[in-house]
Amino acid sequence: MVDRDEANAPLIGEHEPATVENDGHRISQEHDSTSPSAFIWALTFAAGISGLLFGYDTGVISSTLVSIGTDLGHPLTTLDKSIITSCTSLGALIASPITGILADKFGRRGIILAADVLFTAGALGQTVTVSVPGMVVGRTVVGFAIGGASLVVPLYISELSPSASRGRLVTLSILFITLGQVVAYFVGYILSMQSGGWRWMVGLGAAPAVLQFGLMLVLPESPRWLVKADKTQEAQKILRKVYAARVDTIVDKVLRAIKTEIAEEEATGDDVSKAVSGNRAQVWLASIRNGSAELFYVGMNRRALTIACLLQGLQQLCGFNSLMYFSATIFSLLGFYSPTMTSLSIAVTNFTCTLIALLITDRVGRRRILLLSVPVMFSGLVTCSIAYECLGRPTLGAEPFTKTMDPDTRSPWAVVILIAMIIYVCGYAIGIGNIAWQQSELFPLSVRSLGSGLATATNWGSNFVVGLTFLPMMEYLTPAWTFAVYALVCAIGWMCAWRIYPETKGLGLEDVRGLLKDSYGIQESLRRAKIRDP
Ligand SMILES: O[C@H]1[C@H](O)[C@@H](O)[C@H](O)[C@@H](O)[C@H]1O
Repeated sequence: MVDRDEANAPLIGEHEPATVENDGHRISQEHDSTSPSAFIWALTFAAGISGLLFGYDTGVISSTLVSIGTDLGHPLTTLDKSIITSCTSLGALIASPITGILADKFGRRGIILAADVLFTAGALGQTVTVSVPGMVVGRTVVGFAIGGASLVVPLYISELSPSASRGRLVTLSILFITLGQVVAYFVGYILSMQSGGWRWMVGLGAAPAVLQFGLMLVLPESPRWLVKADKTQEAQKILRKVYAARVDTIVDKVLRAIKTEIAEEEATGDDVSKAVSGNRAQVWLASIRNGSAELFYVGMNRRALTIACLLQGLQQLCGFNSLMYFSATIFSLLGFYSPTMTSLSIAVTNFTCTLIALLITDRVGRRRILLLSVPVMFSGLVTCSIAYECLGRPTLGAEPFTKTMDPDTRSPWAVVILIAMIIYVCGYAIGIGNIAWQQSELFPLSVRSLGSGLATATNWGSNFVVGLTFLPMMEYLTPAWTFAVYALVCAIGWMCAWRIYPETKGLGLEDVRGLLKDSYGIQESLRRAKIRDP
């Protein structure tokens, strides 16, 4: 237990922190400007390998599907292709909320290690399979790994990062995803020319997983999780490495802030181990029940969950991954000579703009970037929709969408569509593509992994829906209306984000909870952002 005087003392800050009134609640204003140490960079890179695997395994499927041929016993039917593609998202959807619970029990690092084992097993399983069901099992196992890693890696990084660079470091892990997708497109392009090359494509995913497993064995657990598990001394040692520069001032204050948060949670009566008698399993189950109740019935947690799910839903329902999975198909229908090379431009734009996001997220602020970038996506999608309409219904509407255009008579509107898609991808990658993954900063420690787990499940659920509905929408609703629907999603998402997403840039993890205590805290967050960056 932390004593009350200590709990009320000023918290983290290089300087004495300013405190601001928010409807009667004193909120500590953590403005920790420590830049990341070499240790935290190394750790982010090691953890980021999961992102590389996430990107590689989701990106490689498009080339794999076109190169399998009859190697799985018969030519793949459309149903085979849909199941092979979507079982990964389904696996991730199932794994993410479960991982949210397990990450509290076994720690963040344990989950990353377990995901590596699954990444390796899934990759090897796909490499040796000779049947469609075998492929589906392999891809589902990879899906479990992706679901677990996509939840726990941003959580792990954000719990270890100094607050001033937290956004940048989480974005770095997203950069790894987009890099994985670029690598997958390249590898796919090269290996699809070899017979049986697809086995190498899917098998290669095992190598980074083995490397990361080795690295994670020597890297530490999240200090916030350690404090909660009563391992304060270990947490202190890790924080010393994270804040290499000013050990005494900052480490003690960070530790105090974490303890304060845990103490406040205990004071509000959520310490179930005291309330429930019985064996460890019963206590654990009770703590999950209690955690869920706390997530849904405590106002600030419910608000955090609403924001996180909104951002994750918007990230996927805006249709971005339909380009990731099917851009080669789209560009071949539009009559481009080299559809795979053309679709590489989508992956490279995504990567490059995520790199820009890395440089600006902590400086400009998540809310501001999001509100500026969604209109860019909207304009790209509307242009795409209009261009498809101008391309002429006889080609894509009245006739089935599956009719390929002749490259020699390709319409100039096809180029307009490509440019509009690139504009859309720029807006996506700078904003919602990575901002949604900053989700864990919204939740207090007691519900952080559970809340992040549900938000991540929203991501994968929406991803699954988009993957499954894109081609039928293109065919039955027409391409123009399909892109118009995604534009509508962006417009609705923008309005919701404007109303409920506060600016969290530079705030300590323990401070965001104060912001959401009685409302979505938009005005308060903007006021505090102004104080930090006048
Ligand atoms: O943040 C990532 C990234 O933007 C990827 O490119 C995309 O495929 C994923 O779905 C998303 O979660």
